[in-house]
Amino acid sequence: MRNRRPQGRQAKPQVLGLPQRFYVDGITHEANGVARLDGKVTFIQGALPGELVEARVSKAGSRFDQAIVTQIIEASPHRITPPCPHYAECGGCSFQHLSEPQQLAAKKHWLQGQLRKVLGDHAISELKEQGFAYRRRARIAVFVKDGQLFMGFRAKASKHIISINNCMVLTESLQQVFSHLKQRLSSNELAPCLGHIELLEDSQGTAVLLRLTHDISTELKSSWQQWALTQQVALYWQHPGENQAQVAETELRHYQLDGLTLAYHPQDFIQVNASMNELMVAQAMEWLAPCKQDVVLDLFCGVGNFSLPLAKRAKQVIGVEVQDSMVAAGRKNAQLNKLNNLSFIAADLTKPVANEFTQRGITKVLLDPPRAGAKEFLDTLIALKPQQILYVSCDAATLARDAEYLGNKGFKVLRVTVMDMFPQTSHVETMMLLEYQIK
Ligand SMILES: C[S@@+](CC[C@H](N)C(=O)[O-])C[C@H]1O[C@@H](n2cnc3c(N)ncnc32)[C@H](O)[C@@H]1O
Ligand code: SF4
Repeated sequence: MRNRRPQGRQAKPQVLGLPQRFYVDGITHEANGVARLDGKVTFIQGALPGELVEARVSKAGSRFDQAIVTQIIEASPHRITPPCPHYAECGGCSFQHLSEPQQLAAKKHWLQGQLRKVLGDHAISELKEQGFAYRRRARIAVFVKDGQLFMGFRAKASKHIISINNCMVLTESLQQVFSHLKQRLSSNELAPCLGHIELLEDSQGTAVLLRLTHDISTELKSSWQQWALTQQVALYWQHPGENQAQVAETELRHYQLDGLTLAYHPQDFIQVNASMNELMVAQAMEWLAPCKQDVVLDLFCGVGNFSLPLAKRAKQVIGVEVQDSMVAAGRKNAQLNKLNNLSFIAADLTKPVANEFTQRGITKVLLDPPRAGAKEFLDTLIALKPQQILYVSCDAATLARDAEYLGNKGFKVLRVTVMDMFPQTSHVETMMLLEYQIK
């Protein structure tokens, strides 16, 4: 079917609730179609670029409107039937109605827009893996209402939990664990005592963490231990009032990466897409190219996902992380892998840090901050005068802000990749290499 812009002007969407026709000429990273009218934008949930749709304005604002598709009049050739039966309601995914190559193309296009002030002539490359069965960890809400078990995720644009039977982005082993868990919980007295469950898979196999909202009897607990044994699933309990499950050092989890073994607590941050993580870390090593002369700072380092591979190659590496448990895991990982050129510092990088790095002759910096970015640390970073900075970002807007700031201080963009870390979802993960260039 041919996509064409309708003749004449589109009617101004002033009346909430009445379906109107829109020609869609763009898409946001959150998978909302973009239509423009008299300089005002309407974001249309469920619409794709090139489509002519009928949509109902659900929210009118002074700068933009929001609308929901009621009918697709001319469909995009890239529109596909969403594979997951829960897609229409589940808030976990937002791109399943768009073919996978186009999902990444849409994210890349959006990223280009975000980075336009710093990108110059650089093209954005892509790092891609499989589109489903990639998630090695997930948190699933559990509750019982009128005797019925609900297990699932938040609904789209709502706080309600929708019940699911399977989640296709989970690894295949976790999909099986989910199915067995749901079956057992639906006829078990444990379900009303649970807040949520966490599923995990790593090189040791699968694991389930049960977060209790109420204390339970020893008998009930043992029956679940027995279930876990027969299922060959590791089981962890987080009791009421505990911030984190109590896990003995011998029961820490492990994952393999770059020929290294990384230990972590089952609730520590780890990258959820194992195969993309391998590609990402390999590319980071290639781009930053640490060598035996380099002293590298790994900021927001978690349990050492980048720090350990860096330490294999560099003269010295210092990891910085705010969570004490992850700093401890990082130190353990350095020992476990016999990397005596790797140390960890516990510090909150949003607060002024005692400038303990300046004396160390830092040559390169890798940073992988949370969505908020790293703006509070940038002046300290600039004062360290590294030759290169590798920025891994999960939020393109804060990356653009931080890269512009660094650009004004002489750090120019050399390379950028969009990484398909979370296919089907709205998340955009980016890697950017910057280099200090003396004018
Ligand atoms: C996106 S994760 C990256 C972790 C690690 N680089 C990896 O690849 O597994 C961000 C990390 O930053 C840490 N973090 C968050 N806020 C922080 C802060 N203010 N100061 C230092 N670290 C922080 C988190 O605990 C988390 O481990
Ligand atoms: S998060 Fe899982 S259940 Fe929800 S739409 Fe995506 S694949 Fe389906």
